[in-house]
Amino acid sequence: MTPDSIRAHHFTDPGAETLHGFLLRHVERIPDHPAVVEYLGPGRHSITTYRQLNERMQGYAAHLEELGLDVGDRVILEADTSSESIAMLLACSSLGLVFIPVSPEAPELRIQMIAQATEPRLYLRSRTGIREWTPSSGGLGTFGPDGLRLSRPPEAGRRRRRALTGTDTAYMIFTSGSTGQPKGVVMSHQSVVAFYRGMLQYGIVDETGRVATTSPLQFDFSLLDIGLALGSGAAVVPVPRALLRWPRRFLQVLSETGATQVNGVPSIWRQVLRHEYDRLAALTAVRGVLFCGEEFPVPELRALQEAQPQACIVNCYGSTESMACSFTQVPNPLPVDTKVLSIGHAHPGAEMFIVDEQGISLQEPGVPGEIHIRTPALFSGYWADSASSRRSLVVDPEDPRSGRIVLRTGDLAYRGSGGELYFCGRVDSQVQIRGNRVELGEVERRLLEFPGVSAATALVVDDGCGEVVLAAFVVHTNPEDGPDMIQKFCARNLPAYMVPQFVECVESLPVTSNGKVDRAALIARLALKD
Ligand SMILES: Nc1ncnc2c1ncn2[C@@H]1O[C@H](COS(=O)(=O)NC(=O)C[C@H](N)c2ccccc2)[C@@H](O)[C@H]1O
Repeated sequence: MTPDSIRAHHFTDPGAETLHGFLLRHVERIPDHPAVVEYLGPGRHSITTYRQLNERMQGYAAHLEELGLDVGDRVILEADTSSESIAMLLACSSLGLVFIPVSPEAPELRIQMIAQATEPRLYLRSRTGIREWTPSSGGLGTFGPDGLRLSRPPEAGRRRRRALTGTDTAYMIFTSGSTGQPKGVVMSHQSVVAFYRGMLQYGIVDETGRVATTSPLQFDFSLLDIGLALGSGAAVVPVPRALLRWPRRFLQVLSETGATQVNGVPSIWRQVLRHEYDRLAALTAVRGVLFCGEEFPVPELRALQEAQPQACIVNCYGSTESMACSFTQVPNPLPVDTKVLSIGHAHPGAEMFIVDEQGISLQEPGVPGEIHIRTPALFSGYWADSASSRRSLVVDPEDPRSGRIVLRTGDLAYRGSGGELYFCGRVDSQVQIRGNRVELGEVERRLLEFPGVSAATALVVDDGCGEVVLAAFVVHTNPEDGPDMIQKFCARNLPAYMVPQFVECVESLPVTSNGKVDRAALIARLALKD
Protein backbone atom coordinates (compact mmCIF):
# COMPACT_ATOMS: atom_id res chain seq x y z
CA MET A 1 0.00 0.00 0.00
CA THR A 2 1.64 3.30 -1.04
CA PRO A 3 1.10 5.92 1.65
CA ASP A 4 -0.25 9.16 0.20
CA SER A 5 2.79 11.02 1.50
CA ILE A 6 5.08 9.49 -1.12
CA ARG A 7 2.48 9.49 -3.90
CA ALA A 8 3.92 10.69 -7.23
CA HIS A 9 3.77 14.48 -7.32
CA HIS A 10 2.03 14.59 -10.66
CA PHE A 11 -0.21 11.57 -10.20
CA THR A 12 1.81 9.66 -12.76
CA ASP A 13 2.39 5.99 -12.30
CA PRO A 14 6.16 5.83 -12.99
CA GLY A 15 5.56 2.87 -15.26
CA ALA A 16 2.89 4.60 -17.34
CA GLU A 17 3.74 5.50 -20.91
CA THR A 18 2.88 9.19 -20.79
CA LEU A 19 3.19 11.94 -23.34
CA HIS A 20 5.16 14.29 -21.06
CA GLY A 21 7.37 11.43 -19.84
CA PHE A 22 8.27 10.54 -23.39
CA LEU A 23 8.82 14.06 -24.70
CA LEU A 24 11.01 15.06 -21.76
CA ARG A 25 13.01 11.84 -21.58
CA HIS A 26 16.19 13.64 -22.77
CA VAL A 27 16.02 16.48 -20.22
CA GLU A 28 18.47 14.96 -17.71
CA ARG A 29 20.99 14.00 -20.41
CA ILE A 30 21.05 17.18 -22.52
CA PRO A 31 19.58 19.95 -20.32
CA ASP A 32 21.33 22.78 -22.17
CA HIS A 33 20.46 21.52 -25.66
CA PRO A 34 18.04 23.62 -27.74
CA ALA A 35 14.46 22.29 -27.43
CA VAL A 36 12.61 25.11 -29.19
CA VAL A 37 14.11 27.69 -31.58
CA GLU A 38 11.76 30.60 -32.23
CA TYR A 39 12.13 33.14 -35.04
CA LEU A 40 11.65 36.68 -33.70
CA GLY A 41 12.26 38.64 -36.91
CA PRO A 42 15.12 39.28 -39.34
CA GLY A 43 18.40 38.34 -37.67
CA ARG A 44 16.74 37.47 -34.33
CA HIS A 45 15.68 34.15 -32.83
CA SER A 46 15.39 32.78 -29.31
CA ILE A 47 16.42 29.40 -27.95
CA THR A 48 14.60 27.54 -25.16
CA THR A 49 16.73 24.71 -23.78
CA TYR A 50 15.35 21.37 -22.55
CA ARG A 51 15.98 22.52 -18.96
CA GLN A 52 14.10 25.80 -19.54
CA LEU A 53 11.23 23.98 -21.23
CA ASN A 54 11.00 21.59 -18.28
CA GLU A 55 11.12 24.44 -15.75
CA ARG A 56 8.38 26.34 -17.58
CA MET A 57 6.28 23.18 -17.68
CA GLN A 58 6.79 22.62 -13.93
CA GLY A 59 5.80 26.23 -13.26
CA TYR A 60 2.60 25.92 -15.27
CA ALA A 61 1.85 22.51 -13.68
CA ALA A 62 2.30 23.85 -10.14
CA HIS A 63 -0.21 26.63 -10.86
CA LEU A 64 -2.68 24.27 -12.56
CA GLU A 65 -2.39 21.80 -9.70
CA GLU A 66 -3.72 24.38 -7.24
CA LEU A 67 -6.97 24.65 -9.21
CA GLY A 68 -8.38 21.29 -8.11
CA LEU A 69 -8.64 19.90 -11.63
CA ASP A 70 -8.83 16.14 -12.08
CA VAL A 71 -7.44 13.52 -14.44
CA GLY A 72 -9.62 13.61 -17.57
CA ASP A 73 -10.73 17.23 -17.20
CA ARG A 74 -10.51 19.13 -20.50
CA VAL A 75 -8.40 22.24 -21.13
CA ILE A 76 -8.81 24.11 -24.43
CA LEU A 77 -5.48 25.62 -25.55
CA GLU A 78 -5.93 28.41 -28.06
CA ALA A 79 -2.42 28.75 -29.44
CA ASP A 80 -0.03 28.10 -32.24
CA THR A 81 3.11 26.05 -31.66
CA SER A 82 5.59 27.87 -29.38
CA SER A 83 7.86 27.16 -26.42
CA GLU A 84 4.98 28.29 -24.15
CA SER A 85 2.27 26.19 -25.78
CA ILE A 86 4.56 23.13 -25.78
CA ALA A 87 5.31 23.72 -22.08
CA MET A 88 1.59 24.12 -21.42
CA LEU A 89 0.57 20.92 -23.21
CA LEU A 90 3.29 19.10 -21.27
CA ALA A 91 1.99 20.60 -18.02
CA CYS A 92 -1.56 19.47 -18.83
CA SER A 93 -0.23 16.01 -19.69
CA SER A 94 1.66 15.75 -16.38
CA LEU A 95 -1.59 16.32 -14.47
CA GLY A 96 -3.69 14.03 -16.67
CA LEU A 97 -5.56 17.03 -18.10
CA VAL A 98 -6.80 16.54 -21.66
CA PHE A 99 -5.55 19.38 -23.85
CA ILE A 100 -7.59 20.37 -26.90
CA PRO A 101 -5.54 22.62 -29.21
CA VAL A 102 -7.49 25.17 -31.26
CA SER A 103 -6.05 27.71 -33.65
CA PRO A 104 -6.11 31.44 -32.83
CA GLU A 105 -7.39 31.78 -36.41
CA ALA A 106 -10.23 29.27 -35.90
CA PRO A 107 -13.73 30.67 -36.52
CA GLU A 108 -15.57 31.51 -33.30
CA LEU A 109 -18.39 29.09 -34.11
CA ARG A 110 -15.94 26.21 -34.31
CA ILE A 111 -14.48 27.02 -30.91
CA GLN A 112 -17.95 27.43 -29.42
CA MET A 113 -18.93 24.02 -30.84
CA ILE A 114 -15.84 22.39 -29.34
CA ALA A 115 -16.34 24.12 -25.97
CA GLN A 116 -20.01 23.15 -25.89
CA ALA A 117 -19.20 19.52 -26.73
CA THR A 118 -16.28 19.05 -24.35
CA GLU A 119 -17.27 21.29 -21.39
CA PRO A 120 -13.66 22.32 -20.63
CA ARG A 121 -12.75 23.21 -17.03
CA LEU A 122 -10.30 25.75 -18.40
CA TYR A 123 -9.87 27.85 -21.54
CA LEU A 124 -6.28 29.03 -21.91
CA ARG A 125 -5.01 31.40 -24.56
CA SER A 126 -1.40 32.22 -25.32
CA ARG A 127 -0.61 35.84 -24.33
CA THR A 128 -0.19 36.79 -27.99
CA GLY A 129 -3.81 35.90 -28.73
CA ILE A 130 -6.13 38.65 -29.99
CA ARG A 131 -9.54 36.99 -29.97
CA GLU A 132 -12.27 38.98 -28.21
CA TRP A 133 -14.70 36.08 -27.66
CA THR A 134 -14.33 34.07 -24.47
CA PRO A 135 -16.44 31.14 -23.23
CA SER A 136 -19.21 32.13 -20.85
CA SER A 137 -18.40 29.43 -18.30
CA GLY A 138 -15.40 27.59 -16.91
CA GLY A 139 -12.02 28.91 -15.97
CA LEU A 140 -10.34 31.47 -18.19
CA GLY A 141 -6.72 32.48 -18.46
CA THR A 142 -3.73 33.37 -20.56
CA PHE A 143 -0.21 32.01 -20.47
CA GLY A 144 3.17 33.34 -21.54
CA PRO A 145 6.87 33.21 -20.63
CA ASP A 146 6.08 34.70 -17.22
CA GLY A 147 3.50 32.08 -16.30
CA LEU A 148 -0.24 31.48 -16.18
CA ARG A 149 -2.68 34.32 -15.41
CA LEU A 150 -6.27 33.42 -14.55
CA SER A 151 -8.98 36.00 -15.16
CA ARG A 152 -11.65 33.56 -13.97
CA PRO A 153 -10.80 30.47 -11.86
CA PRO A 154 -12.55 27.20 -12.72
CA GLU A 155 -15.41 26.15 -10.45
CA ALA A 156 -14.01 24.33 -7.44
CA GLY A 157 -13.73 20.61 -8.12
CA ARG A 158 -12.79 17.55 -6.15
CA ARG A 159 -10.03 15.24 -7.29
CA ARG A 160 -11.48 11.75 -7.58
CA ARG A 161 -8.74 9.99 -9.46
CA ARG A 162 -5.67 8.64 -7.72
CA ALA A 163 -3.21 8.16 -10.59
CA LEU A 164 -2.76 8.72 -14.30
CA THR A 165 -2.63 5.54 -16.40
CA GLY A 166 -1.45 5.01 -19.99
CA THR A 167 -5.06 4.50 -21.12
CA ASP A 168 -6.06 7.98 -19.94
CA THR A 169 -6.57 10.62 -22.60
CA ALA A 170 -3.60 12.85 -23.47
CA TYR A 171 -5.30 15.09 -26.03
CA MET A 172 -8.28 15.52 -28.30
CA ILE A 173 -7.98 16.76 -31.89
CA PHE A 174 -11.12 17.95 -33.63
CA THR A 175 -11.18 17.02 -37.30
CA SER A 176 -11.60 19.82 -39.84
CA GLY A 177 -15.18 18.70 -40.41
CA SER A 178 -14.67 19.00 -44.17
CA THR A 179 -16.90 15.96 -44.56
CA GLY A 180 -19.56 16.84 -41.98
CA GLN A 181 -19.67 17.70 -38.28
CA PRO A 182 -16.17 17.96 -36.73
CA LYS A 183 -15.41 14.96 -34.54
CA GLY A 184 -13.21 14.89 -31.46
CA VAL A 185 -10.48 12.27 -31.92
CA VAL A 186 -9.62 11.05 -28.41
CA MET A 187 -5.98 9.96 -28.10
CA SER A 188 -4.56 8.15 -25.05
CA HIS A 189 -1.07 8.55 -23.62
CA GLN A 190 -0.07 5.01 -24.50
CA SER A 191 -1.31 5.36 -28.09
CA VAL A 192 0.58 8.54 -28.84
CA VAL A 193 3.74 7.14 -27.21
CA ALA A 194 3.38 3.89 -29.16
CA PHE A 195 3.18 5.96 -32.34
CA TYR A 196 6.24 8.05 -31.37
CA ARG A 197 8.25 4.90 -30.64
CA GLY A 198 7.36 3.48 -34.08
CA MET A 199 8.21 6.73 -35.88
CA LEU A 200 11.53 7.26 -34.09
CA GLN A 201 12.87 3.93 -35.30
CA TYR A 202 13.37 5.56 -38.73
CA GLY A 203 16.01 7.91 -37.28
CA ILE A 204 14.58 10.78 -39.37
CA VAL A 205 16.42 13.38 -37.27
CA ASP A 206 19.31 13.20 -34.78
CA GLU A 207 20.22 15.45 -31.84
CA THR A 208 21.66 18.08 -34.17
CA GLY A 209 18.31 18.29 -35.97
CA ARG A 210 16.08 21.37 -36.11
CA VAL A 211 12.55 20.38 -37.12
CA ALA A 212 10.58 23.22 -38.76
CA THR A 213 6.91 22.72 -38.06
CA THR A 214 4.41 24.51 -40.32
CA SER A 215 1.06 23.05 -39.22
CA PRO A 216 -1.34 24.71 -36.79
CA LEU A 217 -1.20 23.19 -33.28
CA GLN A 218 -4.84 22.12 -33.76
CA PHE A 219 -3.66 19.71 -36.50
CA ASP A 220 -1.97 16.61 -35.14
CA PHE A 221 0.76 16.98 -37.75
CA SER A 222 2.18 19.56 -35.30
CA LEU A 223 2.15 16.93 -32.52
CA LEU A 224 4.06 14.58 -34.83
CA ASP A 225 6.65 17.32 -35.39
CA ILE A 226 6.98 18.03 -31.65
CA GLY A 227 7.36 14.30 -30.92
CA LEU A 228 9.85 13.83 -33.74
CA ALA A 229 12.01 16.70 -32.46
CA LEU A 230 11.85 16.25 -28.68
CA GLY A 231 11.77 12.45 -28.94
CA SER A 232 15.04 12.63 -30.88
CA GLY A 233 16.74 15.17 -28.59
CA ALA A 234 16.45 17.71 -31.42
CA ALA A 235 14.78 21.14 -31.51
CA VAL A 236 11.34 22.28 -32.68
CA VAL A 237 11.34 25.31 -34.99
CA PRO A 238 7.81 26.77 -35.17
CA VAL A 239 7.32 28.65 -38.46
CA PRO A 240 5.10 31.67 -37.66
CA ARG A 241 1.78 31.10 -39.42
CA ALA A 242 1.70 34.72 -40.67
CA LEU A 243 4.99 34.22 -42.55
CA LEU A 244 4.12 30.87 -44.10
CA ARG A 245 2.16 32.50 -46.92
CA TRP A 246 5.10 34.75 -47.91
CA PRO A 247 7.57 32.43 -49.69
CA ARG A 248 10.57 34.69 -49.15
CA ARG A 249 9.87 35.12 -45.44
CA PHE A 250 9.12 31.43 -45.02
CA LEU A 251 12.55 30.61 -46.49
CA GLN A 252 14.16 33.32 -44.34
CA VAL A 253 12.79 31.64 -41.20
CA LEU A 254 14.18 28.28 -42.32
CA SER A 255 17.55 29.80 -43.12
CA GLU A 256 17.99 31.91 -39.97
CA THR A 257 16.87 29.20 -37.56
CA GLY A 258 19.13 26.62 -39.19
CA ALA A 259 16.23 24.27 -39.93
CA THR A 260 17.49 20.85 -41.05
CA GLN A 261 14.07 19.18 -41.38
CA VAL A 262 10.95 20.83 -42.85
CA ASN A 263 7.59 19.20 -42.16
CA GLY A 264 4.28 20.26 -43.68
CA VAL A 265 1.44 19.51 -46.05
CA PRO A 266 2.29 19.69 -49.79
CA SER A 267 0.67 23.11 -50.22
CA ILE A 268 3.37 24.87 -48.15
CA TRP A 269 5.75 24.39 -51.10
CA ARG A 270 3.44 25.59 -53.89
CA GLN A 271 4.20 29.32 -53.86
CA VAL A 272 7.85 28.80 -52.87
CA LEU A 273 8.41 26.60 -55.94
CA ARG A 274 6.66 29.11 -58.20
CA HIS A 275 8.18 32.35 -56.97
CA GLU A 276 11.37 31.64 -54.94
CA TYR A 277 12.90 28.58 -56.55
CA ASP A 278 16.48 29.93 -56.41
CA ARG A 279 16.23 30.91 -52.74
CA LEU A 280 14.86 27.45 -51.99
CA ALA A 281 17.78 25.86 -53.84
CA ALA A 282 20.16 27.95 -51.70
CA LEU A 283 18.87 26.32 -48.49
CA THR A 284 21.64 23.72 -48.21
CA ALA A 285 21.19 23.08 -44.45
CA VAL A 286 17.94 21.20 -45.08
CA ARG A 287 18.55 17.44 -44.84
CA GLY A 288 14.95 16.24 -44.84
CA VAL A 289 11.40 17.10 -45.85
CA LEU A 290 8.35 15.23 -44.59
CA PHE A 291 4.86 15.74 -45.95
CA CYS A 292 1.48 14.23 -45.13
CA GLY A 293 -2.21 14.87 -45.35
CA GLU A 294 -2.76 14.51 -49.07
CA GLU A 295 -0.98 13.48 -52.24
CA PHE A 296 1.96 15.65 -53.32
CA PRO A 297 1.37 16.50 -57.02
CA VAL A 298 4.20 14.75 -58.90
CA PRO A 299 5.29 17.79 -61.00
CA GLU A 300 5.71 19.84 -57.82
CA LEU A 301 7.51 16.99 -56.06
CA ARG A 302 9.97 16.77 -58.95
CA ALA A 303 10.60 20.52 -58.72
CA LEU A 304 11.20 20.22 -54.96
CA GLN A 305 13.64 17.35 -55.51
CA GLU A 306 15.56 19.37 -58.08
CA ALA A 307 15.74 22.38 -55.76
CA GLN A 308 16.65 20.24 -52.76
CA PRO A 309 18.62 17.26 -54.16
CA GLN A 310 20.34 16.69 -50.79
CA ALA A 311 17.05 16.41 -48.88
CA CYS A 312 15.51 13.05 -48.04
CA ILE A 313 11.80 13.44 -48.81
CA VAL A 314 9.37 11.26 -46.82
CA ASN A 315 5.75 10.62 -47.71
CA CYS A 316 3.97 10.21 -44.39
CA TYR A 317 0.53 8.64 -44.64
CA GLY A 318 -2.00 8.29 -41.88
CA SER A 319 -5.04 9.65 -40.19
CA THR A 320 -5.56 11.39 -36.91
CA GLU A 321 -7.20 8.26 -35.54
CA SER A 322 -3.77 6.61 -35.26
CA MET A 323 -1.83 9.88 -35.63
CA ALA A 324 -0.04 8.55 -38.70
CA CYS A 325 0.89 5.19 -40.07
CA SER A 326 3.62 4.97 -42.69
CA PHE A 327 6.83 6.79 -43.56
CA THR A 328 7.99 6.09 -47.10
CA GLN A 329 11.08 7.67 -48.61
CA VAL A 330 10.36 9.18 -52.03
CA PRO A 331 12.78 7.76 -54.64
CA ASN A 332 15.33 10.43 -55.60
CA PRO A 333 15.08 11.20 -58.44
CA LEU A 334 11.48 10.12 -58.99
CA PRO A 335 11.32 7.60 -61.88
CA VAL A 336 10.17 9.43 -65.01
CA ASP A 337 6.95 7.38 -65.30
CA THR A 338 5.87 7.88 -61.67
CA LYS A 339 2.10 8.45 -61.45
CA VAL A 340 1.33 7.53 -57.85
CA LEU A 341 3.57 7.66 -54.77
CA SER A 342 3.94 4.62 -52.56
CA ILE A 343 2.73 4.84 -48.96
CA GLY A 344 4.85 1.74 -48.33
CA HIS A 345 4.28 -0.28 -45.17
CA ALA A 346 3.22 0.76 -41.67
CA HIS A 347 5.83 1.96 -39.17
CA PRO A 348 7.47 -0.70 -36.95
CA GLY A 349 4.91 -2.06 -34.48
CA ALA A 350 1.98 -1.54 -36.82
CA GLU A 351 0.63 -3.15 -39.99
CA MET A 352 -1.48 -1.87 -42.90
CA PHE A 353 -3.61 -4.30 -44.85
CA ILE A 354 -6.34 -3.88 -47.46
CA VAL A 355 -9.66 -5.72 -47.71
CA ASP A 356 -12.39 -5.95 -50.34
CA GLU A 357 -16.08 -5.17 -49.73
CA GLN A 358 -16.52 -8.64 -48.19
CA GLY A 359 -13.70 -7.98 -45.72
CA ILE A 360 -11.38 -10.46 -47.46
CA SER A 361 -7.73 -9.46 -47.27
CA LEU A 362 -6.20 -8.64 -50.67
CA GLN A 363 -2.64 -9.75 -51.41
CA GLU A 364 -2.47 -9.66 -55.20
CA PRO A 365 -0.94 -6.54 -56.79
CA GLY A 366 -3.15 -3.93 -58.44
CA VAL A 367 -6.46 -4.72 -56.71
CA PRO A 368 -7.80 -1.75 -54.66
CA GLY A 369 -9.13 -2.38 -51.17
CA GLU A 370 -9.89 -0.42 -48.03
CA ILE A 371 -6.87 0.20 -45.81
CA HIS A 372 -7.13 -1.18 -42.27
CA ILE A 373 -4.45 -0.64 -39.64
CA ARG A 374 -3.36 -2.93 -36.81
CA THR A 375 -1.57 -0.68 -34.34
CA PRO A 376 -1.09 -0.02 -30.60
CA ALA A 377 -1.51 3.66 -31.50
CA LEU A 378 -5.27 3.47 -32.00
CA PHE A 379 -7.42 6.36 -30.84
CA SER A 380 -9.88 5.65 -28.02
CA GLY A 381 -12.90 6.77 -30.03
CA TYR A 382 -14.67 9.96 -31.12
CA TRP A 383 -15.76 12.19 -28.26
CA ALA A 384 -19.43 11.57 -27.34
CA ASP A 385 -20.03 9.73 -30.62
CA SER A 386 -19.97 5.96 -30.06
CA ALA A 387 -21.74 5.28 -33.37
CA SER A 388 -18.95 6.91 -35.39
CA SER A 389 -16.37 5.24 -33.14
CA ARG A 390 -17.80 1.81 -33.94
CA ARG A 391 -17.55 2.55 -37.65
CA SER A 392 -13.83 3.28 -37.38
CA LEU A 393 -12.80 0.84 -34.62
CA VAL A 394 -13.82 -2.53 -36.02
CA VAL A 395 -12.96 -6.12 -35.18
CA ASP A 396 -10.11 -7.38 -37.33
CA PRO A 397 -11.86 -8.64 -40.49
CA GLU A 398 -9.14 -11.27 -40.85
CA ASP A 399 -9.75 -12.64 -37.36
CA PRO A 400 -13.17 -11.47 -36.11
CA ARG A 401 -13.44 -14.12 -33.38
CA SER A 402 -10.36 -12.67 -31.66
CA GLY A 403 -12.23 -9.47 -30.89
CA ARG A 404 -9.03 -7.61 -31.79
CA ILE A 405 -9.79 -4.04 -32.86
CA VAL A 406 -8.26 -2.41 -35.95
CA LEU A 407 -8.70 1.02 -37.56
CA ARG A 408 -10.88 1.14 -40.65
CA THR A 409 -9.47 4.15 -42.51
CA GLY A 410 -11.96 4.84 -45.30
CA ASP A 411 -8.95 5.05 -47.61
CA LEU A 412 -8.37 2.94 -50.70
CA ALA A 413 -5.04 1.51 -51.79
CA TYR A 414 -3.69 -1.26 -53.98
CA ARG A 415 -0.54 -3.32 -53.56
CA GLY A 416 2.59 -2.99 -55.73
CA SER A 417 4.74 -5.96 -56.75
CA GLY A 418 6.66 -5.80 -53.45
CA GLY A 419 3.49 -5.73 -51.34
CA GLU A 420 3.85 -1.98 -50.70
CA LEU A 421 0.66 0.09 -50.82
CA TYR A 422 -0.34 2.90 -53.18
CA PHE A 423 -3.03 5.30 -51.98
CA CYS A 424 -5.82 5.69 -54.52
CA GLY A 425 -8.43 7.88 -52.90
CA ARG A 426 -11.10 7.61 -50.30
CA VAL A 427 -13.96 5.17 -50.32
CA ASP A 428 -16.30 8.19 -50.36
CA SER A 429 -14.41 9.89 -53.19
CA GLN A 430 -15.57 7.26 -55.65
CA VAL A 431 -18.21 9.02 -57.70
CA GLN A 432 -20.72 7.75 -60.23
CA ILE A 433 -20.73 9.68 -63.53
CA ARG A 434 -23.30 8.62 -66.05
CA GLY A 435 -23.38 5.18 -64.47
CA ASN A 436 -19.61 4.81 -64.40
CA ARG A 437 -17.56 4.61 -61.20
CA VAL A 438 -14.82 7.26 -61.27
CA GLU A 439 -11.91 7.75 -58.88
CA LEU A 440 -11.34 11.52 -58.83
CA GLY A 441 -7.65 10.97 -58.10
CA GLU A 442 -7.26 9.25 -61.47
CA VAL A 443 -8.67 12.32 -63.26
CA GLU A 444 -6.29 14.54 -61.25
CA ARG A 445 -3.28 12.38 -62.07
CA ARG A 446 -4.10 12.62 -65.78
CA LEU A 447 -4.49 16.41 -65.57
CA LEU A 448 -1.03 16.55 -63.94
CA GLU A 449 0.46 14.97 -67.05
CA PHE A 450 -0.47 18.02 -69.15
CA PRO A 451 2.72 20.10 -69.58
CA GLY A 452 2.78 23.01 -67.18
CA VAL A 453 0.03 21.78 -64.86
CA SER A 454 1.60 21.68 -61.37
CA ALA A 455 -1.49 20.93 -59.26
CA ALA A 456 -5.03 19.79 -60.00
CA THR A 457 -8.24 19.08 -58.11
CA ALA A 458 -11.17 17.24 -59.67
CA LEU A 459 -14.63 17.25 -58.13
CA VAL A 460 -18.24 16.65 -59.01
CA VAL A 461 -21.12 19.02 -58.52
CA ASP A 462 -24.80 18.49 -59.07
CA ASP A 463 -25.99 20.47 -62.08
CA GLY A 464 -29.41 20.93 -60.53
CA CYS A 465 -31.07 18.59 -63.01
CA GLY A 466 -30.08 15.39 -61.21
CA GLU A 467 -26.92 15.01 -63.28
CA VAL A 468 -23.39 15.39 -61.89
CA VAL A 469 -20.85 17.59 -63.61
CA LEU A 470 -17.16 16.67 -63.44
CA ALA A 471 -15.12 19.83 -62.90
CA ALA A 472 -11.41 20.50 -62.48
CA PHE A 473 -9.31 23.37 -61.14
CA VAL A 474 -5.69 23.38 -62.27
CA VAL A 475 -2.64 25.43 -61.35
CA HIS A 476 -0.98 25.99 -64.68
CA THR A 477 2.24 27.84 -65.55
CA ASN A 478 1.63 28.32 -69.31
CA PRO A 479 -1.39 30.65 -69.34
CA GLU A 480 -1.55 30.55 -73.18
CA ASP A 481 -2.60 26.91 -72.93
CA GLY A 482 -6.17 27.58 -71.80
CA PRO A 483 -8.73 25.23 -70.28
CA ASP A 484 -9.89 23.98 -73.68
CA MET A 485 -6.39 22.69 -74.51
CA ILE A 486 -6.44 20.78 -71.21
CA GLN A 487 -9.90 19.39 -71.92
CA LYS A 488 -8.79 18.20 -75.38
CA PHE A 489 -5.75 16.55 -73.77
CA CYS A 490 -8.05 14.72 -71.35
CA ALA A 491 -10.40 13.71 -74.16
CA ARG A 492 -7.45 12.03 -75.88
CA ASN A 493 -6.39 10.18 -72.74
CA LEU A 494 -9.53 9.41 -70.75
CA PRO A 495 -12.90 7.79 -71.39
CA ALA A 496 -15.53 10.43 -72.19
CA TYR A 497 -17.25 10.17 -68.77
CA MET A 498 -13.92 11.03 -67.07
CA VAL A 499 -13.26 14.19 -69.12
CA PRO A 500 -13.96 17.27 -66.95
CA GLN A 501 -16.84 19.21 -68.48
CA PHE A 502 -15.51 22.31 -66.76
CA VAL A 503 -11.83 23.27 -66.35
CA GLU A 504 -10.61 26.46 -64.69
CA CYS A 505 -6.96 27.55 -64.50
CA VAL A 506 -6.20 29.21 -61.17
CA GLU A 507 -3.14 30.93 -59.70
CA SER A 508 -3.41 28.76 -56.57
CA LEU A 509 -5.78 26.30 -54.96
CA PRO A 510 -7.65 27.39 -51.79
CA VAL A 511 -6.56 25.46 -48.69
CA THR A 512 -8.26 24.65 -45.38
CA SER A 513 -6.90 25.82 -42.01
CA ASN A 514 -4.88 22.58 -41.96
CA GLY A 515 -3.33 23.36 -45.34
CA LYS A 516 -5.18 20.77 -47.42
CA VAL A 517 -6.92 21.67 -50.69
CA ASP A 518 -10.28 23.17 -49.70
CA ARG A 519 -12.68 21.21 -51.93
CA ALA A 520 -15.74 22.79 -50.32
CA ALA A 521 -14.46 26.26 -51.34
CA LEU A 522 -13.99 25.08 -54.93
CA ILE A 523 -17.48 23.57 -55.02
CA ALA A 524 -18.88 26.85 -53.67
CA ARG A 525 -17.01 28.73 -56.42
CA LEU A 526 -18.59 26.43 -59.01
CA ALA A 527 -22.04 26.96 -57.55
CA LEU A 528 -21.61 30.72 -57.97
CA LYS A 529 -20.94 30.24 -61.67
CA ASP A 530 -24.43 28.95 -62.45
N1 LIG B 1 0.54 10.81 -47.41
C1 LIG B 1 -0.76 10.85 -47.78
N2 LIG B 1 -1.11 10.64 -49.07
C2 LIG B 1 -2.40 10.69 -49.42
N3 LIG B 1 -3.42 10.93 -48.58
C3 LIG B 1 -3.11 11.15 -47.29
C4 LIG B 1 -1.77 11.11 -46.82
N4 LIG B 1 -1.78 11.36 -45.47
C5 LIG B 1 -3.08 11.51 -45.12
N5 LIG B 1 -3.87 11.40 -46.23
C6 LIG B 1 -5.33 11.53 -46.27
O1 LIG B 1 -5.73 12.30 -45.15
C7 LIG B 1 -6.59 11.50 -44.32
C8 LIG B 1 -6.31 11.83 -42.86
O2 LIG B 1 -6.71 13.14 -42.66
S1 LIG B 1 -6.61 13.67 -41.18
O3 LIG B 1 -7.32 12.77 -40.34
O4 LIG B 1 -7.02 15.04 -41.28
N6 LIG B 1 -5.14 13.60 -40.69
C9 LIG B 1 -4.13 14.05 -41.45
O5 LIG B 1 -4.25 14.38 -42.60
C10 LIG B 1 -2.83 14.15 -40.80
C11 LIG B 1 -2.47 12.87 -40.13
N7 LIG B 1 -3.07 12.80 -38.83
C12 LIG B 1 -1.03 12.86 -40.05
C13 LIG B 1 -0.39 13.63 -39.07
C14 LIG B 1 0.96 13.63 -39.04
C15 LIG B 1 1.67 12.89 -39.98
C16 LIG B 1 1.00 12.12 -40.94
C17 LIG B 1 -0.35 12.12 -40.98
C18 LIG B 1 -6.21 10.07 -44.64
O6 LIG B 1 -7.28 9.21 -44.29
C19 LIG B 1 -5.99 10.15 -46.13
O7 LIG B 1 -7.22 10.17 -46.81
